[in-house]
Amino acid sequence: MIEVQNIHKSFGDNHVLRGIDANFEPGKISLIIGGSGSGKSTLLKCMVGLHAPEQGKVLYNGEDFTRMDFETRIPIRKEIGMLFQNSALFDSMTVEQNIIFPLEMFSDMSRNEKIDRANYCLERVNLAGRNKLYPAELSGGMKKRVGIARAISMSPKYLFVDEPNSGLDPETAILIDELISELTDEYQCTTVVVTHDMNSVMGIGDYILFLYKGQKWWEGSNKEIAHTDVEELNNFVFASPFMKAAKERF
Ligand SMILES: Nc1ncnc2c1ncn2[C@@H]1O[C@H](COP(=O)(O)OP(=O)(O)OP(=O)(O)O)[C@@H](O)[C@H]1O
Repeated sequence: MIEVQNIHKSFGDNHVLRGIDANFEPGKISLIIGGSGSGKSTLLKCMVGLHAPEQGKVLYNGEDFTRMDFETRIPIRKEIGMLFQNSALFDSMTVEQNIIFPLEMFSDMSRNEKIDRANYCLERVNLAGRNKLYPAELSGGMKKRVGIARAISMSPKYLFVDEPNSGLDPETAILIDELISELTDEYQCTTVVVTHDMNSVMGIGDYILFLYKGQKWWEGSNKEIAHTDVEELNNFVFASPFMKAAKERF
């Protein structure tokens, strides 16, 4: 369980997050949605410690991560898997080396155990046998899947994913969503996804946090979102004629 309490974050005069409160539960997929520049990635980065909020707390199972120093954070960091927006693979490393990287940093596994784990993770993302390829040899969807394989290499308790579907065709985007869903079930991890993808919102959003003007404007499930009368949320989620028509059918 991750609790975010009264998070404020500014960049100079730009007060991006203005007191965000939210709870992210284990075994569920939580989505952070909102317009471009609304602060979604900033919130995610505050949660994983890449940004320091000026005010507020991020609690991991009740422990205040924001107040911890580098050393004290290590046990929690080991439990965090993260897929960055552009997959952020190391170009000079093979697929296998990319996946093993967190294990080299944080585990005391033997060489063979690491390779076994990399093979298992590659199977999970349907890329068995692609160990020796380099990122430049992969499609966008394959890169995302290698990024996910790396994110799960340490069997995470917390999985953070920034824009998993960006740049993917609709079919591959759905496969990635299904994979995130399966992994959340398998590891019973607290999964937090930043997304613009309305298919994901309707398909996998157990909990949805809508940011607007730096605030939590709405929260609820994908079942509830179709019936909300919050104008800003409706304008955002059901902006396209297709989504508007789909809403009528819910
Ligand atoms: N490192 C930074 N330095 C200065 N300003 C930043 C930094 N990171 C983000 N911002 C600003 O914070 C605001 C929110 O950015 P953020 O990336 O969190 O938005 P977002 O909702 O994820 O947007 P998008 O959907 O376009 O990715 C923007 O105005 C952005 O310019």
